[in-house]
Amino acid sequence: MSDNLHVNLNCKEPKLDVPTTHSKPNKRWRLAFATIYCARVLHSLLNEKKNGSKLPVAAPSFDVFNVKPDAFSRIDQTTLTEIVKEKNVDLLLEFGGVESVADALETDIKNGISGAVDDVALRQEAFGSNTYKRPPAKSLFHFVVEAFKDLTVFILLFCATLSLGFGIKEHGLKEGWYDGGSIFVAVILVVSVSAVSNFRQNRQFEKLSKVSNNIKVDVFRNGRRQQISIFEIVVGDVVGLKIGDQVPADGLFLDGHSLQVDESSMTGESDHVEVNSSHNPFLFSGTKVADGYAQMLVTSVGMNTTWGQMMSTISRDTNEQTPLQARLNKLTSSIGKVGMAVAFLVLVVSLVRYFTGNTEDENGNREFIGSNIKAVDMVHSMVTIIAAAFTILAVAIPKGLLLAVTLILTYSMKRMMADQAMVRKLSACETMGSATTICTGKTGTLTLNQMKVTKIWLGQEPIEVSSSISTNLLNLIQQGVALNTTGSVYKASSGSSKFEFSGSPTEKAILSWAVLELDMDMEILKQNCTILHVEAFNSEKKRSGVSIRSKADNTIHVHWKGAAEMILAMCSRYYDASGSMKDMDDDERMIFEQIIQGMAASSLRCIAFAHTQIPGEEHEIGVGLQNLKEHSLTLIGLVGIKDPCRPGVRKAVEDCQCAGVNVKMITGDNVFTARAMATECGILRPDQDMTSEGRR
Ligand SMILES: Nc1ncnc2c1ncn2[C@@H]1O[C@H](COP(=O)(O)OP(=O)(O)OP(=O)(O)O)[C@@H](O)[C@H]1O
Ligand SMILES: [Ca+2]
Repeated sequence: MSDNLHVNLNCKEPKLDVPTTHSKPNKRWRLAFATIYCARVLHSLLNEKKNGSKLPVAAPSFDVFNVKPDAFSRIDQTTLTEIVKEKNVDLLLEFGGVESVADALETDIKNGISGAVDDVALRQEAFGSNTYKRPPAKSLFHFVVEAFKDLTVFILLFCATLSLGFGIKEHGLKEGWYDGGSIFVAVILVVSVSAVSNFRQNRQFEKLSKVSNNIKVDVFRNGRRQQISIFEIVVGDVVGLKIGDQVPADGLFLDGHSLQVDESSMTGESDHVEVNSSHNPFLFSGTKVADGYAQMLVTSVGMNTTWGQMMSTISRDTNEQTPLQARLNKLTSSIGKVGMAVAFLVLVVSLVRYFTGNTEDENGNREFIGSNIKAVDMVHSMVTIIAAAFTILAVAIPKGLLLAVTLILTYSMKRMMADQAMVRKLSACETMGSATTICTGKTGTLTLNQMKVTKIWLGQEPIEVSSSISTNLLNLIQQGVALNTTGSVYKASSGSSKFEFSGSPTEKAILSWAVLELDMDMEILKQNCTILHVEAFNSEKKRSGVSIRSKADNTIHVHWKGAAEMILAMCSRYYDASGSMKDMDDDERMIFEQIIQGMAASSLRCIAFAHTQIPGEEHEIGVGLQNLKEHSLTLIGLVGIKDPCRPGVRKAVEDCQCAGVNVKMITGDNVFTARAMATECGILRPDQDMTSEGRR
């Protein structure tokens, strides 16, 4: 606390920088200020009395206080960490539960933190920011040392030294340095090129991992659901989690349904852990949401999380070799070994020839003449022989080959980066080069990911104007859309009628259709019902369901929404266009199937809504609480969602096919939608049949 208090003794100006609001901490500051001020006045009085002067009259001297309100005084990081990291339920209860923690962090459970700049800054100051300390980046010097640590470089250096020495000895300084010097130059060239290219590759990698780690996270700030960078998350934030998301920080479960978390990255356990408010409300950064959805309250960020501590100790080595480099290295060392053998053989043969007197000097005289030979001549001959052997060795090692490959790969990586293709590893370029098949997702990759409801069928009639929908159907659709969703709608309170939709593309499309065309008010619908049980969407079941209790008449309803063929199979009745319920016989089921196929064939994603009301007595025995009724439902209607093909996809697919690369599309969508889309993108020719393993 004392850090926040700056007493300026010299300032005579009557100025008080104490906040004037009367919140609890501020009151305390005012009290502290008054006490200190009184003490100082008394003290000065005492002093002046001692000095024999009169009592001071008017204009007392004020001191400047730069007092910050003491935020988050009710909880500190240690307590938060203790609760979450240790999974300490008792401590949490002692504190008063998740709500009390949120309260102490000045977070509104529904609307999140205010998100104002100073609020965020205050939180960052108090609890840190969500960034991890990384091991320091390696310097160029490190890579130079690494490059020198190569056996071939050592041998070359050795050869160069010997060659230089012998050369100078034999031919004098002026001409004798050529051989050795050129090997030195080659070594320096090799070392500097590989050090610089490794260094740059490493730096590139650091930069890229910064980009790819910067994932977007859904948070609620000031009641608005928005996407912010994971690094901007602060303690107190309310984060929205859905299936497939990575938990961005440590925290507590606030609200949600059937949340299952994959903690294998932390614990190694492959089983999914259920997270709920009663038994296990703890969420850890780095884990993944395997099922369900939830809102979490962030309690620790960055280095205060377990994940942060783990990350700071791991350094990734980027110097691994590509498969080609590894094979070339092997080849180089084999060649080197052969070179060494040959050099050794040459050395032995030359020595034998020399000592047996079979060699002659430039003048045709025998070089070795027994014990009469001059020592200088003999050393000279030895030097020539050894130098020849080392020259063979130096020449035999194909250092340039590796260098050339590294250079080519680095160059191709740079070119791919220029095309906005992220290359984390050199080996990826090589692997990409040998790819024969590309498997691509549909939504967002081949399509624009701008889904829009373009077709509506109620009963067996297409609906053109949504105003013609009968009231009871309209109510059911609105209920089904608003309550059975993981997306959300935000309307800016300040007059402008612009809505913001968030959630998965499919959810966004349905929500914006319901809000903009059916005048749905999500808030009111949510207030009128209590959600009893939720079955979250997953790609396997292709549907999501919810059971609700209407507050008006206490009736229980189950709503389902999902892939049309899945939902149709669960229905035994349907509402016709006028809103009256009818039984669905086999013929009518066929008609519905044809409607779905027809929509799919025009590359629409087909979503169906179904509903049933649970009679009171059934609900008494627990139907709709643990699992939702999933048969004998009534079909409400079908919507077709259009997601246009990305421009340029056809050309890209064509280019791939010309290069001999097979393109396959992977999607969870209806077979007919998939077929229509694939044909539109040029993956499938109109006359071509889909392979059976292509179906799911
Ligand atoms: N939020 C949702 N609620 C209900 N049903 C959905 C939802 N999202 C998708 N579906 C249905 O489930 C099916 C599978 O969706 P999913 O998102 O798993 O497909 P995918 O494998 O990701 O394929 P794609 O790449 O085309 O999106 C969709 O065809 C759609 O009919
Ligand atoms: Ca999808």
